[in-house]
Amino acid sequence: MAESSEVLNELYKIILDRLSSQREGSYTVKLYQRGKPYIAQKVGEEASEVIVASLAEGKERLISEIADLLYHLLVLMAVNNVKPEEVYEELKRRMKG
Ligand SMILES: N=c1c2ncn([C@@H]3O[C@H](COP(=O)(O)OP(=O)(O)OP(=O)(O)O)[C@@H](O)[C@H]3O)c2ncn1[C@@H]1O[C@H](COP(=O)(O)O)[C@@H](O)[C@H]1O
Repeated sequence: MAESSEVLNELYKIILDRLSSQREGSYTVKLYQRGKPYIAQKVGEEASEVIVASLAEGKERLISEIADLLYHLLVLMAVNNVKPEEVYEELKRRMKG
């Protein structure tokens, strides 16, 4: 099992693996088959669910919605060939000590 700090990288690798193997029954593959506009729409929906949970639902629900959003965001990154390291680099570049 990945260290906490490595979870997003690990999940991204699993997503890439699902996309290259086209594994049957994979939700990631189902998203991919529906196309980029659908994946982008899902990210929007999941972000809305995070907003609602943060304002009107408990912490447990909020954590679950954030996890859904992060997963869909990683799928969106994968289909657009954006690697987590590239996002980390951008965040580091902006980071003020
Ligand atoms: N982390 C996730 C993850 N988070 C959320 N989801 C799925 O995202 C969907 C969100 O629910 P929604 O109600 O919005 O969508 P839905 O009604 O199920 O489906 P839609 O038809 O609306 O797209 C659920 O089906 C969840 O199972 C995820 N599906 C997969 N993963 C991980 O991704 C990896 C690859 O999974 P597979 O591609 O399924 O093998 C594995 O490590 C999984 O654990």
